[in-house]
Amino acid sequence: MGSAGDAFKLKAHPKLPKDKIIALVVLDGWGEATPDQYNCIHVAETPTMDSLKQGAPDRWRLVKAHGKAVGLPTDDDMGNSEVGHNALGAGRIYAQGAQLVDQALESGKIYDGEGFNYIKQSFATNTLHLIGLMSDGGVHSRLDQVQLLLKGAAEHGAKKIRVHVLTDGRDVLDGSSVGFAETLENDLAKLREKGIDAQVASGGGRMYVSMDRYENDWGVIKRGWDAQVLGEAPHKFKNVVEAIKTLREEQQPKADDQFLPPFVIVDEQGKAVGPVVDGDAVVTFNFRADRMVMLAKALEYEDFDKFDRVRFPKIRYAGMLQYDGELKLPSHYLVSPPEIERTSGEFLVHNGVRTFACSETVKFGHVTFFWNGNRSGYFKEDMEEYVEIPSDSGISFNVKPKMKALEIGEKARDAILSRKFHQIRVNIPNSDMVGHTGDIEATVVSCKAADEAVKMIFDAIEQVGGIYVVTADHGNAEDMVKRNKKGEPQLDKNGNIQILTSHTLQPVPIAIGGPGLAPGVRFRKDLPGGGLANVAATVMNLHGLEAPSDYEPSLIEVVDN
Ligand SMILES: O=C(O)[C@H](O)COP(=O)(O)O
Ligand SMILES: [Mn+2]
Ligand SMILES: [Mn+2]
Repeated sequence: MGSAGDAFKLKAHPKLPKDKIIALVVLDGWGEATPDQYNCIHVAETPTMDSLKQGAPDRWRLVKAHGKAVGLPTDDDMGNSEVGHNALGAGRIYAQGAQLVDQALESGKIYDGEGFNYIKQSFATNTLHLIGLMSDGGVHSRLDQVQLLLKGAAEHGAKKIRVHVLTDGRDVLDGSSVGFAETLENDLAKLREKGIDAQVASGGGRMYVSMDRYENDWGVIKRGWDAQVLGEAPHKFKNVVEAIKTLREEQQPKADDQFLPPFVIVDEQGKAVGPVVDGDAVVTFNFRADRMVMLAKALEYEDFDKFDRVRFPKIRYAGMLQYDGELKLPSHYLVSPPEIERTSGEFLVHNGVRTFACSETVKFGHVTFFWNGNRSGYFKEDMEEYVEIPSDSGISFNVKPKMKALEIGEKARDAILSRKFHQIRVNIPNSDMVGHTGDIEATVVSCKAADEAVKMIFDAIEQVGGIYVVTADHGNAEDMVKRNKKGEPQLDKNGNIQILTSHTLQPVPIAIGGPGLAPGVRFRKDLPGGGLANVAATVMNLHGLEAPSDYEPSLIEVVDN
């Protein structure tokens, strides 16, 4: 009888040795683009990352990090951390949440599923609440899916619907939330014409209300809870468009879409139109997991001590997807998530590869939870150590653009020098987190800090005779301006350039090196279309192992010198 681990045994690589110490560095939001003044990576002093380019084509190349290469519906979809780290860790391309929800809506299967049937039981007597990110960013949610869901829910018996919106400005241009709110209002008006009592009930900016992640700041979830569930917020308006316009103009200090304060919509008597009460149904319509897990816990867990909920209504709650496969959270969901199994992390621990993973809070789950296929916890506790460095909370990261890069570098260095681990995996968040603020100067500083952290890790790898693999999960800081079809910066109606706070469609670099890298190792020339999903097999090879046959092929070959 074999043990459970036997199913994970991998063959030894015919040419590459085991037991090398490998640093696997993911620079978050670090793409490759035209070197101009809006390319913060180009503008910043980044000698370490720059020097790697000289290794091209054998030890430096580009890989795809967006669209179909990472399981998104189309090649117009920019990459993001969830799909990027899923692909990096799983070594295969899965149809991701965005696509699965599209399919379920198009076929109508979403309305036959367990999740919808569960919430439907509330429709005859109670309200259906939809909570989520209102944009067409396609990273956490998409407004066209919400529009279909509204229509479908009405057709399937929902009589009273309340939408709780979170404004974006991070995956889409700042200021675009007004247009999305108008679109939504139009749809709700059409439902009202059909006799359905449908309205927006509350709102707030995603980074200030409801969409925190990895437990960095429960205050964010509480602000959302107060507005959405209790119907209480510092700002009250008659409708959502007026709310967003007014708050954008009048809020001091100035608030953009990402940081709008919470508001509720009130009736003529000043009463909130849509608090959540016993018997109601609630759907969180984001398909992406990380920024919904905390809210899902607040909505679902009877035992909960993260903040005072004041009231804990008995509701029927479903996520658009199940957000955490290990916690089975939430227990009801409208669409089944991608079944990401047999990830590289699980294989490696069953093949003697001791693993260390580290980032700061805001990206900690990227190199653990996302890396392991949206699964929290360890595969084998005695083989793994995950270290989280607390992030600053309650600030926008342009204020502290170095973030915890050097602390991450130090932790990785110590783990490398301890020689206790074979794989030291880190995510360095700076170029992404500061890129999202749209502050070009701060983003330049952030890229420099990330480069310094990489240097610390390389120095340690040098000392232990190890190998490094450096890559990124998608682009961001390499292009900070919205461009027209010719690639020129696009101007708004006042003649100002339109700052791009979002990710990009750019490819990302991957570089290999270090004293432990066998001399004959080089990137293959026959995989020009390679993407992030090819990295897992590559890393397995460098650990001296053959990758499973269903993994996307390794990017490297070993030639006799
Ligand atoms: O959640 C976010 O911060 C953005 O929507 C996407 O950024 P990420 O994919 O890099 O986390
Ligand atoms: Mn990312
Ligand atoms: Mn990002």
